[in-house]
Amino acid sequence: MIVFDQVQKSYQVAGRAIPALHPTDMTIETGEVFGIVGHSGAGKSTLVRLINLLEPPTGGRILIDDENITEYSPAELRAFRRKVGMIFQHFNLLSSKTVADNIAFPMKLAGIYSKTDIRDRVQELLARVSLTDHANKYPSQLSGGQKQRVGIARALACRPTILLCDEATSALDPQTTQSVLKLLADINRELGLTIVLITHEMDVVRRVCDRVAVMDAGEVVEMGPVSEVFLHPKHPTTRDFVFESESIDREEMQEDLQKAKGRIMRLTFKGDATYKPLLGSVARESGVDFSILSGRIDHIKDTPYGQLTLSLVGGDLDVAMSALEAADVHVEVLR
Ligand SMILES: Nc1ncnc2c1ncn2[C@@H]1O[C@H](COP(=O)(O)OP(=O)(O)OP(=O)(O)O)[C@@H](O)[C@H]1O
Repeated sequence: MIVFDQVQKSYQVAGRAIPALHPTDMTIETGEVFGIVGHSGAGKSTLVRLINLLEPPTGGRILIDDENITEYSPAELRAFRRKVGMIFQHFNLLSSKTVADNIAFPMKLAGIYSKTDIRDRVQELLARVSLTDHANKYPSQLSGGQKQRVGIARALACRPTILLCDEATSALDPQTTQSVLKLLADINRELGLTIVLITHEMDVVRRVCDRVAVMDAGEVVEMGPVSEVFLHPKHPTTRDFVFESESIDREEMQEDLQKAKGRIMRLTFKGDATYKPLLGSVARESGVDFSILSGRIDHIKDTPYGQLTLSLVGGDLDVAMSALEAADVHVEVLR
């Protein structure tokens, strides 16, 4: 478990302290995929670099599995860093080394593994990231997705318990992004590794994360399970991210809603409720007529969800709302 207790970070710029992370409390559970989403400059990289003390905090305590890592001696810190792998947006591979040597590099650097250990581990990792046939190639001979797979294998070399991903898919096309995210999800499930993933795309969070923190100007402004934050965003920054990921133009949506008659409601279906044929029976029971203004069905990690915006006219609205809520549908009155 990673615990931030009033952790803060300022950078010294020309003799002045510029705050990048305001005092923050946060807990990341062991084995979860935790997303950190925010615009450029929000403080995401700072926050994640505090977890492996690439940046020392200017205040507060960072506890990992109940140990205060800010009090570690240099030797303890070196051992700790082997337990934290990291992957980067631009892969950061060594261009003069082969794929196999890139993966072996952190193990050689640690100086505690035998040659046989390193060779066996590299073979195992090459298979894990489906690059066995590319072991002797150089990074320049690989696609972006393959380079990131090397980055992932290298990050796993010393069997870390935490994997930090700094915009790991931002340089990749959508299809490659999907395959890299699937690989990360498999690794999380099979190895029980804690993954902390920075991104500026809510869609990445929706696909793989269990919980998410939304950052804005050095502060965590919203935090919770992805289904909660994604389906019921509260802070304006979170709403912006969700609308952006769903390609919704807010002004256009407002115009559309103004043209609609009656009450306007947004229904959110989750899990089994997503596939129930509810609307017809609710309309019959309550006498309410409805028209669909917008709708989508998708997944949050492995859970299906649906969202429908409806205009409702006539009948008994209270009966309709009670019937929907009884069927586990979240009802939000927009007008
Ligand atoms: N080494 C540094 N020295 C001085 N200021 C820094 C340093 N690193 C980051 N900052 C500042 O701290 C703030 C947060 O930066 P950070 O890189 O953590 O944000 P971010 O959300 O990761 O942004 P991006 O997505 O662009 O990487 C920014 O205002 C940035 O200019």
